[in-house]
Amino acid sequence: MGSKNRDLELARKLSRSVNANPSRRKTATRQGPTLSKTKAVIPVTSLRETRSVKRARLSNGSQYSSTCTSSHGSPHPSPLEKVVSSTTSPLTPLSSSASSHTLEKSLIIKLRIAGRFLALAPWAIGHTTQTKCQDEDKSKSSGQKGTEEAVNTVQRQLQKSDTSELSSAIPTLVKRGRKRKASDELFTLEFQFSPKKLEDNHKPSSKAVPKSRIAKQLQPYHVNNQEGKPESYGSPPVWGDKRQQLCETLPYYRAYQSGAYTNGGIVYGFMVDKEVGVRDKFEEEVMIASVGGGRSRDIVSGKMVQTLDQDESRVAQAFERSMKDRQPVAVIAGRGNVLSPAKLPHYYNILDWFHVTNVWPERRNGVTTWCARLEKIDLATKSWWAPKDSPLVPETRHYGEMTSSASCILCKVVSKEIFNIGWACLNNACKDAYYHFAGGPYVDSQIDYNQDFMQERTPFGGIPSDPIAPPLLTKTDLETMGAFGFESICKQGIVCPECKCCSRRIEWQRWNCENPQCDFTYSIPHETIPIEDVISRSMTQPSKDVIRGGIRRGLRTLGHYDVSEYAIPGCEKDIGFVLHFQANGIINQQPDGPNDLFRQMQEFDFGLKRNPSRQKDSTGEVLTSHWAANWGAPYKYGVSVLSKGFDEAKPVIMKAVQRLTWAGKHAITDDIADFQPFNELLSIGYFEGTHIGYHDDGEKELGPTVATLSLGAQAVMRFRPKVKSGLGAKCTSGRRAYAEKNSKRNRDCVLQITLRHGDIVVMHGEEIQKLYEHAVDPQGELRFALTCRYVRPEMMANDAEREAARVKGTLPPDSDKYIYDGDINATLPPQTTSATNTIQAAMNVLEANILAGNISCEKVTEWAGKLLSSGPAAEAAP
Ligand SMILES: O=C(O)CCC(=O)C(=O)O
Ligand SMILES: [Fe+2]
Repeated sequence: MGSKNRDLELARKLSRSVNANPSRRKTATRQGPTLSKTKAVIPVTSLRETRSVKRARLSNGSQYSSTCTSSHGSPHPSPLEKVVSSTTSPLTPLSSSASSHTLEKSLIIKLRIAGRFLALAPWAIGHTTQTKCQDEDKSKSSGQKGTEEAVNTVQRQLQKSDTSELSSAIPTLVKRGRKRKASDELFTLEFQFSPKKLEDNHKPSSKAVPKSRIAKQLQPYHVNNQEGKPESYGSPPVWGDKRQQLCETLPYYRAYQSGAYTNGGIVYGFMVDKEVGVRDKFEEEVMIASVGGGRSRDIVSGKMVQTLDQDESRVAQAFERSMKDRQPVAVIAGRGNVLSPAKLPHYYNILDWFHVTNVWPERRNGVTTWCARLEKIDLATKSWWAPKDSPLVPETRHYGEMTSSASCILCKVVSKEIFNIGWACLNNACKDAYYHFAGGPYVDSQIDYNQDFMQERTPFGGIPSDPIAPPLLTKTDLETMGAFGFESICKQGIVCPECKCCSRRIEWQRWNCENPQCDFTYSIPHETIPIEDVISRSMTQPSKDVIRGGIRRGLRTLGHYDVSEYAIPGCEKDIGFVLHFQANGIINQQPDGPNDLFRQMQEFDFGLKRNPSRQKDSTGEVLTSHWAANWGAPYKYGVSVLSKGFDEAKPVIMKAVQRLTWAGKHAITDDIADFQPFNELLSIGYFEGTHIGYHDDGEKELGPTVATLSLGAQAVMRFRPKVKSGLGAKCTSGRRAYAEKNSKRNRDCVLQITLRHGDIVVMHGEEIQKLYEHAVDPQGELRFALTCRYVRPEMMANDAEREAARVKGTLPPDSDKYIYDGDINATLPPQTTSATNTIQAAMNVLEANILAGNISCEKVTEWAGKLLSSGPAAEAAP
């Protein structure tokens, strides 16, 4: 069949189901409940529509259409039909003939498109299916871009529709697929059209579109909707301009993505920002808001939209739990919120403690949306966010329950009459839920809340809330906890006592208020942690090495180190290696060895700082988890770090450079001529609970060798192939089986090693950085990683940068005194009496426990075996 005939056939089939079905609600007769306090309601026969979705596979064999039938049997067109039937040309706007239909439900529309996506939309189905790709090269690369184009086209065409339901419908791409069939590329796009409830078996996964892909298309988050509002009565007790400031500072708000912060199924904090629902309220003492769940990021607008019914919304359950448990909930308002009664002075403003008084489901835009009503706990103090000139005590406040209730005759559940147009059952499980009002038909957008419901005030019977501004951490707090100052609690932000700005700990040594207008600064001096304390605490974490994905391990000895060598495969051949130099007691104990270096790293202020890793200077700015400072030739390692010349560096830095230079040189024995002495060192500090996520060290200006010295807590280092590494199905080597599993979702690490105090890791080979990425997770209170690289001056942007790299990266002549030889001839220094005494005391405890029968001799033998076979003990043994 030619494509034209196929179109006609398609149009004929579809026209059969295009007959309008007048809105059922107009003809529905309903008898509403008689209202009184908790009176039974007599429901009328519910006009329940029966919906059936009939899938007809169309003659061209590639699309689905669906029809829905009301209880009286007339076919009811689905949005898909309306869309498909109204099109003869891909660029024709949607026909107005569809305007008399309400959009009864969302559907998943599957498009299967051969060749390019360009200018394709649902109404183009039939024109292009199964046609051979016109431009094969473009189609191959069209993937993501073509998909976006298709989504945009769908959205644009919907907007042109003069049918309000259709023009406001939101196409959400829920799935995309790509198949190669003979010489054709087949793309499958599944759209869900909101707003309407989906047939159960059509529910798309809530993981609709992977966030990582969406992120690139997001609109700027920072919007100010406060223009023209009156000034506020007071100012917030706590505020911040960046989400991370709040999340790192406020124990009751750790939600980077969602509006509600829940922990253990309870809500502790709730943010209202620019996403505002139809009936949401933001008053002086009462908030009503949709509480989330069932939403996904709309690929076109970048906004969060309600796409799924929230039947099982976990967030709603958490609000219910908070209500039952009388848990205070801190409410935060973003400047994007249009409903605030007065101007919000900062981007994020903490309002006050509230308590949840009601949680219920309602229909908003045809989708079940869980809502919560929150009331301010402290009614004695005027809310700071009230307009400056408003009365001191709100006139619209009544203590005690005022709203009428009635019980539903069907489900017997009592519901409050929360809406202005009458009573409706609010039990989500009841067949009669969702606005079966006495008054008959209703217009969703005209429903509002009952004034009684808004004005009632409920006594809060819970435990008094913590201070909304957490107090500063003090030296005494740390002493009480036995903390040294590197524990995760010390990484938390502070609320500036002067201006109330939430301020992250950006500097290693101190907190500086992040409000540019405030110069408050605060520090608690660190205690020096003895190395054996750090080691013993971090050793309690089990860690297991992993070697797979075609990686092979060899062993050798270099200097006094046992070295594991991991050959790293590319698609066809090895592309480099990772060498793990394992330190031991002899190495660590030497003068200027790792123990000394660890202590010296704690003694000075190296200017370590956290730097923005994403969205610098915006509300979405995210600082790295770790602190860093750069020495020698400047370079940008993903995040940009200022660099001080080696001539300004403390001796500990130069000692590390010399040690790593020895390791780098000896690592690439076959290639020694290629070794470029390092001219840069990046020092990274990790507090407890901080890490460095997956990244590569493959900036274009860097040489092929990267060497890192680990000091302090042990850490797990992981490598995994990158998504676009080519270590996928294309691989032809024997590693294919692994590679095929290396899908985006299932990207396991291929190499996992445990880095202990004093260990050195050398990565060699540019391709390793291109095809793999690595991450490091320290497992204790304090760790430093000192990493050397060679920055190629010739790759710098201009003469000034080249000169800076040369000058700053030159080792000062006096650093020769730290030249390292791998401790090749080193021996264990004499044992100190204090160490011997400590061990003797531990032995006495062990012996006592054996005698008391608390520990078996087998266990002790097992421990002794482990000790003797591990490096330090083996070396220490005479
Ligand atoms: O902490 C570590 O051991 C690794 C640091 C790292 O990967 C880097 O500096 O690029
Ligand atoms: Fe790295």
